[in-house]
Amino acid sequence: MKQYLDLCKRIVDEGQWVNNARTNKKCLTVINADLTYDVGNNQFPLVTTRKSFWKSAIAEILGYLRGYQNAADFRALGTKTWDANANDNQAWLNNPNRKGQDDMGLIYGALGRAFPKPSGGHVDLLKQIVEDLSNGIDNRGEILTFYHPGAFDLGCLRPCMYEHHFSLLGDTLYLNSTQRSCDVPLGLNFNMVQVYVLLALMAQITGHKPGKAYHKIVNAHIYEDQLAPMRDIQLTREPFDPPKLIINPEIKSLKDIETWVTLDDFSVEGYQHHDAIQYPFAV
Ligand SMILES: Nc1nc(=O)c2c([nH]1)NC[C@@H]1CN(c3ccc(C(=O)N[C@@H](CCC(=O)O)C(=O)O)cc3)CN21
Ligand SMILES: O=c1ccn([C@H]2C[C@H](O)[C@@H](COP(=O)(O)O)O2)c(=O)[nH]1
Repeated sequence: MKQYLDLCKRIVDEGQWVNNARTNKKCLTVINADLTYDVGNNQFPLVTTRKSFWKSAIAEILGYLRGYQNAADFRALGTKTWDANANDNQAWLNNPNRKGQDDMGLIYGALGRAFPKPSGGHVDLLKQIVEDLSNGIDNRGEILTFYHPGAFDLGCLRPCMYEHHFSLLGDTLYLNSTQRSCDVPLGLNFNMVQVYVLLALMAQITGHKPGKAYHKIVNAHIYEDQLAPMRDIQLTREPFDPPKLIINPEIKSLKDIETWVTLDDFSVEGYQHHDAIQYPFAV
């Protein structure tokens, strides 16, 4: 939580204004931030200086792992967070590759679970990584990437957290996640939870202990209409002690994640938080 608040403060104190053409909004921006989550010791990085809708964040990462590419599938899992990008962005609505209501196109897991090969066909990157790690193999390239410049015009948004690199040291699993662009008041609130849950789940289904997750952010920003609530409300609040995340131990395989896991398989213990803040969302 302290790392999150430090980054928010740094943006407010040292950020530079940058015009963003896609959203037509200005963003107060810093370059580079490195956050670390101690998954092995259950230091769940949930924001306490406002109410965090952590279930929504977990629904997003489950949808990515399943390769979903439709906002209706994300809603069925328990989050409406992709509705606006799928249905309200004019550039995407005008894109001839959009297949209709709720289509998000070729993004995140839709790419990572079926990454096109130059020679034809696809690779399921996640399945390969799970197989390797389950067999104790780290080939120094256990990389789940969602980044394909040739597919940018086929999806509603380029992936923000675009790469997750897993590493084994003995029986401990580590994760390095990279994010190119970060909406700190809204997106990061979710992304911290997602990096944490991704390592915890992957360790659980491949039979390893979770170690640390390292989260690299390149462009970290606060949109102009989010600045006042961040500076004048959220940053004036004292954080509470972090809660604990509990994951159903019956989740044992990638197939389990693909077939029966729901948000009921996750719970948070001891979550004390300040009141919700509704931050504006830039589509
Ligand atoms: N501008 C922008 N920021 C983002 O963080 C973002 C995007 N776009 N587009 C793609 C996804 C969608 N994400 C979202 C979208 C909405 C919320 C949101 O409205 N959160 C509210 C309520 C969530 C709920 O009730 O489930 C919040 O208070 O956190 C969060 C992340 C993260 N990503
Ligand atoms: O997981 C996510 C997904 C998206 N974001 C934010 C970061 C930016 O504010 C927008 C994406 O806009 P681009 O113009 O494509 O950079 O969404 C996030 O923080 N986390």
